[in-house]
Amino acid sequence: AATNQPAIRVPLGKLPCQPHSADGSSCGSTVCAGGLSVFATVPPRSWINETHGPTQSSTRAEWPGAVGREWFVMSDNIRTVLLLGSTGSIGTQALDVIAANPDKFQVVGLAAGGSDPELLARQAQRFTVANTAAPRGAATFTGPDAVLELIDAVPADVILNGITGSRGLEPTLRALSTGARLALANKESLIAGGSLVLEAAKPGQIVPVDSEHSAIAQCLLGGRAEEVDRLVITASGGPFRGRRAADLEDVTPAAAMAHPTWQMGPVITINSATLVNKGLEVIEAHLLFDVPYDRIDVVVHPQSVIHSMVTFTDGSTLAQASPPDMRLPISLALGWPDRLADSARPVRFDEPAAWTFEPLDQDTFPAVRLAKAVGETGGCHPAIYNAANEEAVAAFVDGGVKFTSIVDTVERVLAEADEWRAAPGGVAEVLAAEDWARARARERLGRN
Ligand SMILES: NC(=O)C1=CN([C@@H]2O[C@H](COP(=O)(O)OP(=O)(O)OC[C@H]3O[C@@H](n4cnc5c(N)ncnc54)[C@H](OP(=O)(O)O)[C@@H]3O)[C@@H](O)[C@H]2O)C=CC1
Ligand SMILES: CC(=O)[C@@H](O)[C@H](O)COP(=O)(O)O
Ligand SMILES: [Mn+2]
Repeated sequence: AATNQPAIRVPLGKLPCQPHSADGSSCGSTVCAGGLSVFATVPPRSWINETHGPTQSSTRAEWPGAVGREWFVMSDNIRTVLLLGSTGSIGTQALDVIAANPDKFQVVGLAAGGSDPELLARQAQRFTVANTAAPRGAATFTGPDAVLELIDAVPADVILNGITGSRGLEPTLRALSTGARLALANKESLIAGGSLVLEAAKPGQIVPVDSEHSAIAQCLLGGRAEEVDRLVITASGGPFRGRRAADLEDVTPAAAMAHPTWQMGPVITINSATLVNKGLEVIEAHLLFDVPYDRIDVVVHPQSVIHSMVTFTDGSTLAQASPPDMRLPISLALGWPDRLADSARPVRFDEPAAWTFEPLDQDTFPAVRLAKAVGETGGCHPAIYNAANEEAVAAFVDGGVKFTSIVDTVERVLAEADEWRAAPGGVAEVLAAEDWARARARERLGRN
């Protein structure tokens, strides 16, 4: 009978029967969770009420946690999803996608930072998720390693990393080590980890969620790798498009948060205003698609409908277009390589519309030029670019630091970072470079 206990969900065929009786024998079932085996009919799901074990009688006693709980058996064509950053902009939109596709996805774990434990609990209840993680606040796994413990404890087909900031690096590496597909929104982990992340990933294991990289991945299906001439990354230009450097001295955090086309979390929104987001995306594109920096362009496209393009060697350019809505790249990353019907509203061609393109004003917004130089240098410089920026953004949002100081600070910290040019030998080295960059940035920002 149903109780107020969360349901237990078993991906059919994903849990091999383990020896679980006193004599070490196993029940031989196709689906077994340590002594409680389940027979199910598919497709696609059925509530089950039959349990058995080696003795056909004592199973419930062997695993008291199962008593009185509903069992939900999933067919093989349902993907299990571990969602990191579930309470944020990407996380909540991913849950929208999953809610609209209950026959395709099952959430098996949720992780958040702990600033809204009620929301995390509501999400767990709504999606009947038994395992949650948060560094602080109520969750199944808590403390500084909560997210890593969740990844270790709960197997999943897809892990979506929607955590913000380079604190997502260790979860990215741990997710890759499980063999799950990594749907990567947390671009900072790829930029900070660089070669470490690429070496940890099997071919095709990382599927981009970032709209531009999702667009590029889609366009790349139109030709062979050796036929790619240039990647063209579009930028909205942010809320200060068209302004000169002198006009940016006194802009407020509220003005920087007013993104013209996307509703996103605070850090990426400020990064869009400084164009640091585009700088990070150039490095992300280089790492994901192995195209040299001198063949990656940025063009300002204020409507955010063309999400990026690929120009091929024959002179053909393929573009991916859709109204700005992250549910499209999220659904593609979760379902990759399949498209999920009705993920988002398509572009309508019976309405008047203009798609425009203009060059980036690199003097007013030097963040992309700086990112390309940082990417060419490699080593820990991309991690330093990102970490110094995270500190400067926090200082700007807190008040007392000018908008223009954000990229100035990143540039100055990098100018002192010669000792960090070598490729990192391991995560500890990346974290040390980040600590160094954060300390130098805080000093420069008067935050020590
Ligand atoms: N939003 C968007 O449209 C896009 C976002 N991205 C990228 O996706 C990532 C997420 O962005 P966005 O959703 O906007 O950010 P948000 O700030 O909206 O959400 C961040 C999420 O991460 C969680 N989080 C923070 N710290 C931790 C931690 N230590 N452990 C576990 N979870 C944590 C937050 O929980 P809590 O609030 O409790 O701290 C929250 O759930 C970023 O890397 C961003 O660059 C990329 C493209 C588009
Ligand atoms: C939705 C998404 O992918 C963001 O990274 C977005 O691209 C930000 O907009 P900007 O083009 O202004 O940076
Ligand atoms: Mn993007």
